[in-house]
Amino acid sequence: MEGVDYLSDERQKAQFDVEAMKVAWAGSLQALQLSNRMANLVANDPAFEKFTRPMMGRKELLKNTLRKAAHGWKLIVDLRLTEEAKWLRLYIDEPAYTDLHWGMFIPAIEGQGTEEQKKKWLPLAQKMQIIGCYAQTELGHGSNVQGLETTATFDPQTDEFVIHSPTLTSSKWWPGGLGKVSTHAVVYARLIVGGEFHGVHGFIVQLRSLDDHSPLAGITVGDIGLKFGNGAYNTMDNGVLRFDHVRIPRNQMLMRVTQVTKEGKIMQSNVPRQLIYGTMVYVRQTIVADASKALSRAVCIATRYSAVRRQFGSRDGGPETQVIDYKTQQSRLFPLLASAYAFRFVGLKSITTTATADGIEECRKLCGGHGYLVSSGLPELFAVYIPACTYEGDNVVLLLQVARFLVKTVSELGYKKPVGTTAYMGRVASLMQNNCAVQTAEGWLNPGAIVEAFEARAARMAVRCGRQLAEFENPEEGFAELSADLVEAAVAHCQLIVVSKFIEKLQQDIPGKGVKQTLEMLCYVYALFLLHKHQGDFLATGYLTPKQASLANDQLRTLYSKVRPNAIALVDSFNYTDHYLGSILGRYDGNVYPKLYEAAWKDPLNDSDVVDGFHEYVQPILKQKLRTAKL
Ligand SMILES: Cc1cc2nc3c(=O)[nH]c(=O)nc-3n(C[C@H](O)[C@H](O)[C@H](O)COP(=O)(O)OP(=O)(O)OC[C@H]3O[C@@H](n4cnc5c(N)ncnc54)[C@H](O)[C@@H]3O)c2cc1C
Repeated sequence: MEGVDYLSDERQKAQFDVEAMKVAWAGSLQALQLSNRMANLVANDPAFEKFTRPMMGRKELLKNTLRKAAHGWKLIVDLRLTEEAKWLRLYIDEPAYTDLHWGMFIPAIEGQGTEEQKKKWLPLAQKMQIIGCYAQTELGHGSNVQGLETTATFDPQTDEFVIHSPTLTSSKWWPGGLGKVSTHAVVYARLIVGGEFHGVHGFIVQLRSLDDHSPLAGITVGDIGLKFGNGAYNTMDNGVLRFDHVRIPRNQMLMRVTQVTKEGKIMQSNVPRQLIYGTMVYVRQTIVADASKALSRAVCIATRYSAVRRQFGSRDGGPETQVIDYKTQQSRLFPLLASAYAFRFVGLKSITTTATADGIEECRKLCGGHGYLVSSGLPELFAVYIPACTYEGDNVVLLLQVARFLVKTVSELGYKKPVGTTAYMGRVASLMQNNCAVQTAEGWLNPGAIVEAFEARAARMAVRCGRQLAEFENPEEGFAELSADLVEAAVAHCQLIVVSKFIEKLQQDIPGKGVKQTLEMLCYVYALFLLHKHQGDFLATGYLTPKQASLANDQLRTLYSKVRPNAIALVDSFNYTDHYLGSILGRYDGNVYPKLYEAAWKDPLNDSDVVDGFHEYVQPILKQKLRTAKL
């Protein structure tokens, strides 16, 4: 029945002010209002319909994406949207070339361009008179940026760079928006001046004609082909690109950090060199925000559906048990709900993206068979999200960088005071000596005890790696040999950061009845779930006794019971429209079964009762006259 809210009983159970939680989740009342306005604008515009996407062929799919992006841009211009434009693009919810144009091409110029370059290129890009992408990765190298092979050779005769792809493996491969749409790219290449290599730098290169969009001379460009899943990331034209001695003016090298003069001299400005990585950092921050968005969407779907779905447990012909009431369901779902909140307030690219990708898949399983239907919204969400573990830094490669920093910090402890995220290492002596003091399950509801447990685990794992490394004559060989343990130490450090930042966030004043208490409860769920999951680390480092680990698990069970009545209200607080969720299982009104039934009949296979191909391929089998009864 339309208009009935099948989840209203669940909504009555909430013990906190949902409207105030929406503000806490959005960050501010203004952010909530702006995002709400954009979400509804998209949801109510039929041009942004997305349910038919997984059934489209590639060409139709890409054309459809181009149409949506054009319609989105028209809205941005007509309604003079400024800050809200990013929300509009988010709620259109379709990976497109515009993500790279706004998310990487423009930030690369802003971060790495000189004032003059910014003055020339940014207005063109911001008015979309040119469309750009970010061309770093090649067929042969991604993580190892210093291994890129594309060359940019300075020619002082003409005051130009010659961009060239010397090998097959130097072909640019993966950049989003490159395949079919971009007119320009920031291309990363080896700078060669006077026959010498001077590092990898970014260059603005025009790829296609601004009149007829054909590739310019010397440029071979196309799409790299279908990717994982139906619809999903196939709305993006990830591309391949080769250069055959393409000439660009000298002033198209991004020169904020390193300059090449007319005479071929290399100059370094005193702008910090890290700037060159500024774009990556910016993008990683966005990716972390995306982790909480993607995980919260999956959790919203799985939580609402778990309240609708009933299996077993009927007594005297009464209703069966809601699957959300099973402890096993709670122990899988509620830590993900808590993680979505944790990642909203803090995050680190490597651990949040991995947890989110795994979490979306877990949500699919939590929805049983129906979770496997595309109309659950989960397969597409999973397919679109999982490459976040790879792009902008493979997670393992990033964790190895963290590990390198950790063992360096450990080796310098005697004479250098650690600061920032490793400040806790300054108390390494006490963290190595003192053990956990918790005596009861309630004793775990103590932020100090939790932070200290995570600090002790991280410090002890880093120190152990440091000691093992010291036994190797060649530190690099040692690092390679111990790299799997080093990654575990890095994960422990990153989890400590997320836990302690979440706790720090709760020191602030958070208005609204019960909002702060509810967030505290989620914070305990997040921390104690991690402690339970990784109890091997906590026990092996000797910080916890098995009894204390078991008390933490007892407390976790109690917390799940406290989360239960608030579960639906907690996912309502994400404030997602049904359009953005894109899931029949996650519908706000819980009206799942009639809508699933209706959707099945919309599948093109059901256009006719007798399927295409029946007469050619099935009927002859049915009508065959075999001589033998048995085969
Ligand atoms: C959907 C998608 C969109 C993308 N968009 C863009 C884009 O717009 N622009 C762009 O330039 N690029 C883009 N990329 C490319 C992306 O940035 C790279 O794929 C990514 O950086 C990983 O590099 P790789 O492919 O070389 O992986 P590899 O480094 O080859 O990884 C393969 C395996 O080797 C392991 N490994 C690598 N190095 C080490 C090491 N030192 N120690 C231990 N293990 C190691 C990794 O953990 C991984 O398991 C995109 C990729 C995808 C999937």
